[in-house]
Amino acid sequence: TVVTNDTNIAAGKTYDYVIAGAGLSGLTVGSRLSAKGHSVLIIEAGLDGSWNPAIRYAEDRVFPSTFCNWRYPVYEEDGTQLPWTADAGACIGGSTSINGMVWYRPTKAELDKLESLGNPGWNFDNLLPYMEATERNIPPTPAQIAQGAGNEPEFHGHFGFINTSFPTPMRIPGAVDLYKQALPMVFPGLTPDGDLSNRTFVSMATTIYTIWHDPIAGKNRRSSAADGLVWAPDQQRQTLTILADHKVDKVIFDKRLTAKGLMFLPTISSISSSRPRKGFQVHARRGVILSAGALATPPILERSGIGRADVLKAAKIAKVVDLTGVGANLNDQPGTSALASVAEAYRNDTSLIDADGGKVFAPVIALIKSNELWRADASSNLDGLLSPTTLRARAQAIVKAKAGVNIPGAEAILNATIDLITTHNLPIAEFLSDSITATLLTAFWPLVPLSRGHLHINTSDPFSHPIITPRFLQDSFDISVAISVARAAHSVLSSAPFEGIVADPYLGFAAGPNATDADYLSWYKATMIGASHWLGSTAMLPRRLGGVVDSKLRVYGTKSLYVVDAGILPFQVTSHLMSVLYAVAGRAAVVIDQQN
Ligand SMILES: Cc1cc2nc3c(=O)[nH]c(=O)nc-3n(C[C@H](O)[C@H](O)[C@H](O)COP(=O)(O)OP(=O)(O)OC[C@H]3O[C@@H](n4cnc5c(N)ncnc54)[C@H](O)[C@@H]3O)c2cc1C
Repeated sequence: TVVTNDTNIAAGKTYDYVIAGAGLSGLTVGSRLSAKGHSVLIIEAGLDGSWNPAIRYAEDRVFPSTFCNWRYPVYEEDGTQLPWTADAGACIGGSTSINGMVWYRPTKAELDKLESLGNPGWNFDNLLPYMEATERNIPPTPAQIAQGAGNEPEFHGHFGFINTSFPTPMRIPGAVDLYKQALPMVFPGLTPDGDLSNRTFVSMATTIYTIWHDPIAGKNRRSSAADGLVWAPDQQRQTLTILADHKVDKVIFDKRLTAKGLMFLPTISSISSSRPRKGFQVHARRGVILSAGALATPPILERSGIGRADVLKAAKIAKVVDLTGVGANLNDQPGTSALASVAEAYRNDTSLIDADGGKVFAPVIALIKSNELWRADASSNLDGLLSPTTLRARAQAIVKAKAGVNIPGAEAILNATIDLITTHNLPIAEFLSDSITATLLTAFWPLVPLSRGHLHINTSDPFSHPIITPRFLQDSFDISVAISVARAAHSVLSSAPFEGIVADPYLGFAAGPNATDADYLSWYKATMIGASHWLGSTAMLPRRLGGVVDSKLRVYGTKSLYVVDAGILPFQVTSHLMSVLYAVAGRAAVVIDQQN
């Protein structure tokens, strides 16, 4: 595999496939297509970050990352900038170079839902072999098992390119024990301890990460897409070139709207003088694949003239395909965290408190179902989801805000999640338990939000950030989940197992134990940030429902142009994203190859 920053290696050349973005999806697709003998060029806007300890070692992670992070500004609908940024990886490996490394599998029901939305072939059984082929699970040692590591080998792959394991040493095992006692007290019925990839029986577990222990460094190495697919000696390819530090501007089409290549420019970091004006071209024989991520692929499409007509017009871009789904249906989970100060006597107890906390994040994860969150009130809360009238109202609100294309499309997408919650009892909240200096910290979020946002360019300048409007907590269901899970977080930190250990379970929460729902909501809105599981903005759906790509990953209205990244998932999944996305990209390579 050739990795270079040299423009001349690609300018004016022709490859079988050219790919925008060397993140999780671009590297997976590129590696697989080149393994088939195709010549592949991947253009990556960021640099090689593998030298940086903050990328290389889980212990040295910085959160939010100051390196290899686009830190896109995010906005309210009225244009006011929000106080947080949308994080997304900006180096080879993409977001897997800066992410939280949490690994577990999705449920069968949610992947099957992809197919029932009108995407033949995209179901759990077809994706499972790719999930297995991704992972090389390193089983826990007896010492790790004694400290709470659950491992069921049948729910893991063992010969793949991404290492998954428990950290060495295990983090805060004392706090993990307490959380595992306390969580089922607050969420009765929460399935105890085990391996979270066994989603039929387990919904609370010690977390497995995409890491492996490097005995020479004495640290846990991040197993990013770059580590697994670019630098690994057994994954080298004769026909794969990665051009780093160059930004893809737009797609080149011929008169019949067949994608013929990409226009790209050196990024600002690679040139000493002013911003480059001159773009370069690279040509593709078989296809062009956009894998810049849910926040960067829509801007490439829009700069190429594919998108909503009014957006293109405002950005002074000639329309090529009127495709209203581009940049709509944006989804992420709104997260925040509750803090509890730890009593003086326990502040130096390293089995409870990790002064470096938050780097190998969340040693316990619990996925909370509606009956566990709301107990006796669960069915009345869910009833509101089942009425066709409220479904229509939800869809209308999304379409009115231009976060959805049309009512049938918005209804179909919402219904997918609603059915997963009501019929399949999928979890609706995630609870991540951790500690930082002198403090127990639990982060949480509505796991499958119904609210939708959008992102669009407002200029043709490829170096300008898009306008990202997350529209978190717009739907009443998301608000109910957010308030309930925030309240429950304080209940966990106030529960019997923490008595005497916690000094103040309401640290930094002024409204305290008598907080009203309104107090919780305003606190949630003031403190929330995206969980960084952005998806949906180039949804794989039938075109009449607002889809951007079809089930063969072809961009509607064009030929030989594909999208493969988080943007194609129309609704949020309950397993963070990596396990799903590696599988989707693995299968995408086969689907694309079969067409050419
Ligand atoms: C902070 C953070 C924490 C996360 N934690 C977890 C977790 O614990 N577990 C989990 O499963 N998932 C997690 N995720 C999510 C997961 O990492 C992402 O969903 C996944 O990496 C997305 O893959 P992708 O291929 O869509 O995009 P990415 O992996 O982000 O790759 C996109 C690539 O395209 C490049 N690019 C962008 N624009 C251009 C352009 N114009 N030209 C050329 N290149 C371009 C980017 O620099 C990037 O390298 C997290 C993400 C973040 C950001």
